[in-house]
Amino acid sequence: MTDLTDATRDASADKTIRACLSLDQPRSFFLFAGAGSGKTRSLKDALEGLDTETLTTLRKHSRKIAVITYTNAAADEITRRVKADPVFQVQTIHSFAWSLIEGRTADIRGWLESNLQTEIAEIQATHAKGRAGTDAHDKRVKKMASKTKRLEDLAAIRAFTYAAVGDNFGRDALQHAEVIALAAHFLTESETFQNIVLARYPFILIDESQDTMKPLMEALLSFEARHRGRIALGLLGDTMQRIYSDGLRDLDKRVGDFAQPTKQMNHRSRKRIVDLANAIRRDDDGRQQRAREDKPGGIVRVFLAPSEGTDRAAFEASTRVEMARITGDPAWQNAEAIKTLTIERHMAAARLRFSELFEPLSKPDTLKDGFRDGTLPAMRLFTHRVLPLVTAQRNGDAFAAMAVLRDGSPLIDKRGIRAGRGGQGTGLNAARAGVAALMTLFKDERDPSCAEVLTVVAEHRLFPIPDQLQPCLPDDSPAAQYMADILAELDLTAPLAKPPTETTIVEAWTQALEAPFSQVERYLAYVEDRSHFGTHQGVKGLQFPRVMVIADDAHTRFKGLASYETLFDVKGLSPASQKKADQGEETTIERTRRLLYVTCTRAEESLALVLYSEAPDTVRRFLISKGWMADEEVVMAAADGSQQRAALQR
Ligand SMILES: Nc1ncnc2c1ncn2[C@@H]1O[C@H](COP(=O)(O)OP(=O)(O)OP(=O)(O)O)[C@@H](O)[C@H]1O
Repeated sequence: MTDLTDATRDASADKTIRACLSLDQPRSFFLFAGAGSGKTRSLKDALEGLDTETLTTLRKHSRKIAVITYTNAAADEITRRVKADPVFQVQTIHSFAWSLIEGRTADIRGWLESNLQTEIAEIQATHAKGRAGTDAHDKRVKKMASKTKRLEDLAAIRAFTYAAVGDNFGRDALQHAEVIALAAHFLTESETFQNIVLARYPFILIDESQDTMKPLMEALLSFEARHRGRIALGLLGDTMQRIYSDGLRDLDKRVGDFAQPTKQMNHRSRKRIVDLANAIRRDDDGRQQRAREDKPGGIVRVFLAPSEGTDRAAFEASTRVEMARITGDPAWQNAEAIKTLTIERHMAAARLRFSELFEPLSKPDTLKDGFRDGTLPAMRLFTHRVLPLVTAQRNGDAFAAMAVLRDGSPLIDKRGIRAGRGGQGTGLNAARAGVAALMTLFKDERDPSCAEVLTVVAEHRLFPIPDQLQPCLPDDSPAAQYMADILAELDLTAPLAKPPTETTIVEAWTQALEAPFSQVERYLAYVEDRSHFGTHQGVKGLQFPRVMVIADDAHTRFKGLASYETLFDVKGLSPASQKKADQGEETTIERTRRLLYVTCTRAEESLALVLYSEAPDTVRRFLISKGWMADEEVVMAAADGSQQRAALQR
């Protein structure tokens, strides 16, 4: 028998996967293993390791390997690993679903028609029973009207549109959930569709499959069962890391006929962190991992503070100092070198100081997705036009400033340049004057409001003003009028043809525009993932040397998401949740435990859990009695800032 080392202990899993990916005898597999066990690495290795013969055969028959990742960043990383070879179709589940259904206009129309009819009938039934004069009543009326309008418009749609990232506006647009439901529907109901998918993909591999939307996962499983032996469905993931309720809860029980390779190692984290992960998991499925011998040690600390009266910023700063002392790693003193995880974005926004921008724009349904992922067109005026221009000016980089203007300003429009010297000169002079006026706002370290910036941009026609922001300019302002004329002349937009912007959106923007412009930069860093903050949900698959997890129920708005107080025994389950638990349904305890598992297992070297609680002593007792923490690993702080340092040094 060969000696097993940490590096080779789980090698048989990769061997099994390799055997499954055979064109002659494809076999489905299910690789479920803990955090940091190298699932994503196995996926990449499996793709890279495919033999030339297989790849040549695939190319010859225009077949592809579908690789589905959870995020665009993960898709980019895998695409890089396979050197962008087009035989690998690497994308997120939404893009994949859309690639399956795109162009099937008649079928989509048919599905939408019957779906809308059902939805309208359901709302009508509720409506008939409901009371008039309530909010819910008015909402139902609005919903029925908009669904009926959509139904009427269906016949005129020539092609449906969809963008996997951001919001989908307009009559022809499909929503994210619809694209998933449509793909699931065709995959289950249409034999022709199934045959097309079979012909196109011999292997469909899904990373983080515990969070793949239920309807599509159900459809893929039944599709696989029906065509077993003709396709390999490869699922990689970890039920303990399911963080959305969308995922199929009992996925591990649905794959009895799949090959099921296993892994024991955690290659990511030091031993102390692996031990904590094992302890957290003990009350769930009990699966345990082994740390690498070359990764001993590691540091974990819990910092407990009362939720009421604690100055979060001061407390978190003091925990960083303390972590630097305990770990001997000075980088803990530098907030930028730590990944700080909060459960909701608004907590990160508050800590990164862009709440004035964040709060209003993250509320309206039609804005929030685009705002949160950085694709909202009106926001991009600030992030992708004004900000780079201001930055270039501040750096004295005339070349960069010109590039921004050339890219987006109607003053330096290509047409203007083509118009000859006169036109170009005039445009350039106007642009210079506009930039000068803009920079005056920032004189003497001033931090103007976004509204001030917008006014100058509009007045000087520096950039087109997106539709959503038009109502925020005073109606009678010459700037608004001039802008409209210019844009119409340039045919850049047709403002009158567009429906008026909803009042909620105008209100949100009016409020957000009061934010200081400096918040735009911090917002951008956050949405582009360049900040040192992340959400519990957003860091799946990632890893960082130092992690700080913040648990703060008192500041968590969506109470259904998680409750650390319930997990740590400070609060009991509500009677309704208890009833659900008795019926075998998932409770907030399991949900929170899984989130905690995901966040803690992102840490490679050291981990600080910052917990705000109504009853810190109870939390402490819980952590110690469960064996999650040793006595000396729990640091209690007093609410009074003056005592904090003393408490921390105890
Ligand atoms: N066999 C191995 N030998 C050495 N390092 C490995 C091995 N497998 C994985 N790693 C490393 O361990 C880390 C975690 O791997 P990976 O991200 O693939 O794990 P994962 O199971 O997908 O994690 P998670 O479920 O937590 O997202 C990475 O840094 C990876 O390079």
